[in-house]
Amino acid sequence: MAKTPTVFIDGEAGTTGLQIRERLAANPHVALRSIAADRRKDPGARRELMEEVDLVILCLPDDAAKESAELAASLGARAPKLLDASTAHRVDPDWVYGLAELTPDQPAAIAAAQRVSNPGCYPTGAILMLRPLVEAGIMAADHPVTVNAVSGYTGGGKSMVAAYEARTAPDFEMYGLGLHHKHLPELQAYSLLTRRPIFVPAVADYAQGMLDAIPLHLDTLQRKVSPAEIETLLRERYAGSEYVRVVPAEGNGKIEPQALNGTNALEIRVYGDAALGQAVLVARFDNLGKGASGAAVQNLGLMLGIPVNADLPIAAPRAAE
Ligand SMILES: NC(=O)C1=CN([C@@H]2O[C@H](COP(=O)(O)OP(=O)(O)OC[C@H]3O[C@@H](n4cnc5c(N)ncnc54)[C@H](OP(=O)(O)O)[C@@H]3O)[C@@H](O)[C@H]2O)C=CC1
Ligand SMILES: CC(=O)N[C@@H](CCC(=O)OP(=O)(O)O)C(=O)O
Repeated sequence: MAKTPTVFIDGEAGTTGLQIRERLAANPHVALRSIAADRRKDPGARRELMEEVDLVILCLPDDAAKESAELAASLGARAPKLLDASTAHRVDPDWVYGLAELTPDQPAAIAAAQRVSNPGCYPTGAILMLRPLVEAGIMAADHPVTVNAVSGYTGGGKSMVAAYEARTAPDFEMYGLGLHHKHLPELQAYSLLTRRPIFVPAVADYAQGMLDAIPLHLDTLQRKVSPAEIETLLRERYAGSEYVRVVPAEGNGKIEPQALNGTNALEIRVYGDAALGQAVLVARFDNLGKGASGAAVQNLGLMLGIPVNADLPIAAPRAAE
């Protein structure tokens, strides 16, 4: 019988690491290896464990993730496969972008890669809505795109969770208004846009769940289409996808962000009015699911060639609208 692949989650006590652990704990096809808590930041101990395992998931701040990638590289031919949840390597040409639904070829590229970078939460939804429009020639590559988004506070990791739990953070806050949010490079690159999008994220007083919204004046598109035609294009693009689905835009023009929490699912809706020539594309997903740990487990399954459950074992989706 083939040996069960071994995995080390570097940063397993963090927000993303814990959720990956929870998704993998009951999986008989993978064996998790841990480091003693008091040695978890010791480069020597991390390097030793890296040498023993088949795959390392980096759930660390960017600088620590770069350090870990260097530790792994120093092992040469004994280096494990790497899956990085941080922002550090997402537009690095030596790493494969771990968004399996990016193109029909992307799952095979992820499966064959030695180093995969897990996408940022906000770009995940936005890229999946924008790229098919650019590829189809509906949206020009230099279209002036705006992405508005809202996240639950777990998106900010342990320090933001602590601030919200201590009630010292605002109930709602827009940010990124300096226009240099760290997700912009990957959002632009993998949407195939030549013009830098404007990205306006917000965070609110709820734990998890995300919405990405892209408003469109349809007469400014390269090819004139109705909201229904955009919906059809996206539906055909993701037909057969296990996790991404295009659903009718019902709900009186309202949508809340938490309905998919605990799952690796992502829903796309096209709101619009053909007579007005306007549309708003909306993606809903769990920032800790398809936006982070669910996507990481999906990628791990591809990289190790094993069956995985990318949802939490007991997903508890909230009632929707
Ligand atoms: N939260 C989210 O929704 C998403 C997060 N990410 C990314 O994933 C990565 C982890 O984020 P998140 O889980 O939210 O962050 P957290 O702050 O919740 O967790 C980070 C973990 O890394 C540990 N750590 C920090 N420095 C080191 C080091 N030098 N060596 C070993 N361990 C270290 C921390 O230890 P300690 O407990 O001592 O602080 C902590 O346990 C980040 O790069 C983040 O940007 C990606 C997608 C979504
Ligand atoms: C609410 C909040 O602060 N969210 C984080 C993004 C979380 C995330 O996805 O971080 P990665 O880039 O590592 O993927 C932020 O905007 O910086």
